[in-house]
Amino acid sequence: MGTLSHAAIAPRLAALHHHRASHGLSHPSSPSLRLPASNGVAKKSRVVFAQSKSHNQDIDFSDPDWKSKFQRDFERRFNIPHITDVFPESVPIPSTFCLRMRTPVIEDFAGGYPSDEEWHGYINNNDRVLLKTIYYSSPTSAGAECIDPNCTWVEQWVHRAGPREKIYFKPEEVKAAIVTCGGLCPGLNDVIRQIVITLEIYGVKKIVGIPYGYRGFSDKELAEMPLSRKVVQNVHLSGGSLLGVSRGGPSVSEMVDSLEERGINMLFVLGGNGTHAGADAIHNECRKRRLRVAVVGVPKTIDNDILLMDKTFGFDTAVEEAQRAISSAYIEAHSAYHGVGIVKLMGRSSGFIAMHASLSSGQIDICLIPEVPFQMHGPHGILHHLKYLIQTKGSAVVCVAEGAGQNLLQKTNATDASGNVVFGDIGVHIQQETKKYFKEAGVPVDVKYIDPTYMIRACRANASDGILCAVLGQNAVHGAFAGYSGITVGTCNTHYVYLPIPEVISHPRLIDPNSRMWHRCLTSTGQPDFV
Ligand SMILES: Nc1ncnc2c1ncn2[C@@H]1O[C@H](COP(=O)(O)OP(=O)(O)O)[C@@H](O)[C@H]1O
Ligand SMILES: O=P(O)(O)OC[C@H]1O[C@](O)(COP(=O)(O)O)[C@@H](O)[C@@H]1O
Ligand SMILES: [Mg+2]
Repeated sequence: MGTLSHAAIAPRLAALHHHRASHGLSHPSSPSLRLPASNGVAKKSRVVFAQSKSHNQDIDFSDPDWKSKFQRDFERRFNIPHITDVFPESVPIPSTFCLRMRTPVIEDFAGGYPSDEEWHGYINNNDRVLLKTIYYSSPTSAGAECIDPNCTWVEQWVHRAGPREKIYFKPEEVKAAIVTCGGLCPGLNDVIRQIVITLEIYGVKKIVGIPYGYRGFSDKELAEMPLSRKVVQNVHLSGGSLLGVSRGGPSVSEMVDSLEERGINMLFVLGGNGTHAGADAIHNECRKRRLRVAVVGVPKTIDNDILLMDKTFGFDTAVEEAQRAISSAYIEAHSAYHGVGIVKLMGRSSGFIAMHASLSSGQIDICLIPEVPFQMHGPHGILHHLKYLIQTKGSAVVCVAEGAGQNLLQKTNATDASGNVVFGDIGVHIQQETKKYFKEAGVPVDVKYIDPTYMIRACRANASDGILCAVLGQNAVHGAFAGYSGITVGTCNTHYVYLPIPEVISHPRLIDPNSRMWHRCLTSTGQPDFV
């Protein structure tokens, strides 16, 4: 297990393109997979720089200038759109965000803005964060992400997030709106809370929540929810979203009509891949209509499948909460005569929750993720290995990501309101096949299946996610006031950054089966190759 064959990549790419098609994402790109070095690394690299294969394919590495050309192209791609791109005449004002605050005066801005003292807590617009920090000396290093066949070191800088000295919106002219879309994720309320608190510190008075995701823009029955520090003070103490969530919804132009009607000029969009595609479309439509609106995303995906980021909020909590399900499955399996426990965890395209939860628990014998194909039957199949585990250990526990092994199931041909493909239940399939197999083999087994999906998703954020949400929420507001739009916030190598939306949603982030983390998971479970 380590290198990746073409045969192994093909079904994953197919699944990925299927996923992409269902989201209507326009630019098919490669997942974070790496082809083996032996696979012809001669002229143009077949070794794939994790997130940018499509960009590397056009590079002529015999050109002595390729590196600086790549870096120029990278800088262009990661440039973050700014209000002045469309409104060059915009004049910034000194920031009203001040950490050395005074007790607010009763009359709004009576004595001018509160922050005219010298304060050095600001970020400089030219500050940058290094996106990749490992120097791989060879493309054969585990998890190597190379641009060229020699794995040349190329610095890739992205924009640092944080408050700027100059801002492009006067707080008293701002009407800010927050919307939460897609499925639930621990931490949504934490992010909403921090956005509201930070907006108020800038001096914004008009803050509203759009109810039930994008649907709230068009459904006349749904009134916008006024938000203030008082309203959001304790919302992070419970899971879910104060504003509600939904899938599907109105067209982009309807949403921008609604923004215009409501006078919203700052929009904070909390959601995953689909939501961000919507946010970027809203940003572009606003530009087309010459509306002075800042659209800023905060990536929300429990699956942790957004490109370029260390992790997304809610993921840690999900991994932690999954321990309860895994532990129950283990206890059931361990206490039964020939017990088999199966736990299905979330992960539509990528198995991050399953991999991390398995590694963390130390109780999993078989971890199955969408990125790594497997067979149920045959001498290398799951069932054969389960028999071996029952014979040698007396029990076994399987952790499977919901998107794993979909090729083994009949297609549902159904999609949800957002166009996401509805998957068959791989957990039920493994349960049924296990029962059948052992019955035919004349070996008694006691199979228990646990699907904790919604219990995990509905949790409140744990402490580490609480911090992540706070930083992301605050940075989203700093980004909007700094005049950026069409951006999202994230964490890269523990630093906080602004990224242009298209770069993070070109495809879902996947586990590289040649990464050290997957290898560590395999070391921990001790599972063999199932192909
Ligand atoms: N390609 C797209 N362009 C515009 N809006 C989209 C796109 N894909 C999804 N959406 C909208 O984004 C919202 C959330 O999408 P969904 O896929 O359900 O969740 P997530 O954002 O978590 O991926 C839905 O309201 C959906 O209509
Ligand atoms: O039942 P629902 O609400 O459609 O949600 C199921 C999906 O939600 C997720 O947890 C996360 O999906 P989103 O990021 O699109 O919200 C997936 O893992 C899962 O497929
Ligand atoms: Mg999605």
